[in-house]
Amino acid sequence: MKGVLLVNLGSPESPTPKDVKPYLDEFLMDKYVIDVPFLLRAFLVRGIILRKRPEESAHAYAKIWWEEGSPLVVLSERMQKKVQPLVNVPVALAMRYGSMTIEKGLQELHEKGVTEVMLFPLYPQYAMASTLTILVKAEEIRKKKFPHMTFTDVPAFYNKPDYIKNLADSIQKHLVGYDYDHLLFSYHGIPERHIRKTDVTKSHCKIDGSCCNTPSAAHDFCYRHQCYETTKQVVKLLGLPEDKYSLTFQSRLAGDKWLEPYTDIEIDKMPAKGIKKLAVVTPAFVSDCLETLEEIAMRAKEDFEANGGEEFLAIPCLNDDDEWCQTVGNWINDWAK
Ligand SMILES: C=CC1=C(C)c2cc3[nH]c(cc4nc(cc5[nH]c(cc1n2)c(C)c5CCC(=O)O)C(CCC(=O)O)=C4C)c(C)c3C=C
Ligand SMILES: [Fe+2]
Ligand SMILES: [Fe+2]
Repeated sequence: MKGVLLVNLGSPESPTPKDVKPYLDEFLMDKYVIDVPFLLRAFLVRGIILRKRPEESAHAYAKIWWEEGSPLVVLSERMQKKVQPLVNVPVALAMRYGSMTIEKGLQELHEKGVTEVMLFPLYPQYAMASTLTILVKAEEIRKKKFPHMTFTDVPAFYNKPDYIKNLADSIQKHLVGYDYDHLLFSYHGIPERHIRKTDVTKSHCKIDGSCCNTPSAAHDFCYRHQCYETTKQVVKLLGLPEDKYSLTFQSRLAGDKWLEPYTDIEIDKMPAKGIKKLAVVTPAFVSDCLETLEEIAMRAKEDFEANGGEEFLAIPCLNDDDEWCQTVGNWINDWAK
């Protein structure tokens, strides 16, 4: 019997330092996130980052937390609940970090008699720190606990026409009546090193002005290419001229060189360039989360206004948008038939 496991990132149990600390420890000690040898990773994460960050992150989480829980988790659950009636196979939801583990998700499917699993990372663009870590973790658990199961991995859907249409339609819907000067596509950043590591050709990704536009087998696993491609296809559907939009990367951690340009720096410069009414969309995330609700909708908005910006619109993620849930349902039905 077939079944689906949707997997998102996960959140702490509550917006308190006590719960944020173990969550960040699990997240940042993942070798696909901080990809350095174990001892150095433990020193960086436990010796440096986790000294202050749990307090700061808990404060940020507290600002966006809902009565039902973490927005990311609640919105992912709403999506799963909307998709389930659209398909004839069981659909479970798990998180890569935190208490809603991949193991529990597979167990739930196993108890329903599922042996063939569609493993569905909820990330439009492929990255080692998001997609790959889910696939590796799920495979580890499968081998140990559910060796009779088989997996079909859902590839990054950054350029799938129905996803692009859902995203473009959602952006358009949220822009109705908003006479914006500029639309910013802000994607979660990653260290440049991650792009080179996942370059299957080991020679293509130069992280320059041309590599991501030059056809290559590397692009199936190039986060940067996939962010540019999602943007390119969405702006084509929206009919936006070149000077009306741009692409940046947000949420960097100190230390490494991350993908540029940086969202916060570019937003600060916009009002001086005449951009007074800004809309920001965050297509690396399927569900709204800390990085969209706090970093963009609160902090980036404040910074934009402090630098002379007048109006700021944070466009919600696809979340449990009806058309998007139908698209996911269609992909599942195509696979399950
Ligand atoms: C697009 C998917 C994501 C990639 C790629 C990614 C890479 C990445 N993230 C960090 C560090 C942090 N990210 C944090 C939050 C966070 N990250 C994603 C998604 C991707 N991360 C999401 C959806 C969220 C929000 C989770 C939520 O509960 O709402 C955080 C925690 C918050 C904070 O303290 O700022 C950290 C830390 C790294 C280092 C990385 C790639 C190397
Ligand atoms: Fe992140
Ligand atoms: Fe590239």
